[in-house]
Amino acid sequence: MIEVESLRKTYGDFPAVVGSTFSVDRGEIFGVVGPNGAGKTTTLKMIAGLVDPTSGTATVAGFDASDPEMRHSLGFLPEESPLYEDMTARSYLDFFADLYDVPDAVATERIEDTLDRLELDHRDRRLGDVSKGMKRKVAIARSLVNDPDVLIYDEPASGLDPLTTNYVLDFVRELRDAGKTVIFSAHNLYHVESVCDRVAIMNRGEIVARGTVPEIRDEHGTTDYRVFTSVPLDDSKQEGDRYVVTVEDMDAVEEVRTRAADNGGEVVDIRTREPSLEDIFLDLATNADADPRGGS
Ligand SMILES: Nc1ncnc2c1ncn2[C@@H]1O[C@H](COP(=O)(O)OP(=O)(O)OP(=O)(O)O)[C@@H](O)[C@H]1O
Repeated sequence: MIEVESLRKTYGDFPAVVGSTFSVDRGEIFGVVGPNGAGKTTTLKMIAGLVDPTSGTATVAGFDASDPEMRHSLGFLPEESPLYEDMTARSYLDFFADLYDVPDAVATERIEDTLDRLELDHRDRRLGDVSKGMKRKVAIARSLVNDPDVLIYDEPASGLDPLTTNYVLDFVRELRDAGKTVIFSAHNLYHVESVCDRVAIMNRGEIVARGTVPEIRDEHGTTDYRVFTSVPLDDSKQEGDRYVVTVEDMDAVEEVRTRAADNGGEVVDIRTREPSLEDIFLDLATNADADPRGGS
């Protein structure tokens, strides 16, 4: 549904995105994560046809990102989505439905239905007077007025309280279950891990890992072993009446066993701990090769 091939964007001499390649299947939620300045927004805007790539291609539902026809298949939610503060949610969404040539009767039903699903109250209150969470919901509703197959959401839950964040993430899942294809960017790796079918991790303009979370874990993660001992060791932490040392391989487990015995104790339990996406991300970001863009 989305095909991205060697996509690259250079601002002056500065390569903001250095050759991304990935595809997103129909009915999939694909997450793009990475630290500030990694190139997430630039990538999403190139797919949405809002930024021209320096080289490479992006296609959405078979249309090149630069093809005006593509906009019928696409709903884009920008990271910052200033709304017309004097309009109400209803009039604002009617206005956008008009821009997309949605027939009035269809628009009214679609807008009411979307606002119901988003549990948006105060539909006739000035947008300038509603909460940040409500504004975000209205912006999400705007992305759906043309009933697109593909949704590109830049930081959909940015700046929202935990309750509204969960609401928005659940809504993204509902969209996927209704057959939409969703690509979204986020800083919060837990959100991405809990919602996305597949993920691309970006760092300094390039994709450094890509796949399902278990695939990324297999390729880039290391399993930790938490070794519990009956006696304290130099590097152990107390947990209840036991002590724990975290190590990365079986040789190190044996070494802890020897040290415990030398101190008159023993190993009483060993547990494995799978790395979270956040652990892997921090590892990749910390151990990244020199910045391909030549700076920080
Ligand atoms: N119009 C522009 N002109 C010059 N540089 C730009 C422009 N847009 C983005 N950049 C630079 O390109 C890099 C990538 O920016 P981008 O906004 O894509 O990152 P991001 O991963 O979305 O970051 P954030 O998480 O902070 O939103 C940054 O260093 C940014 O300063």
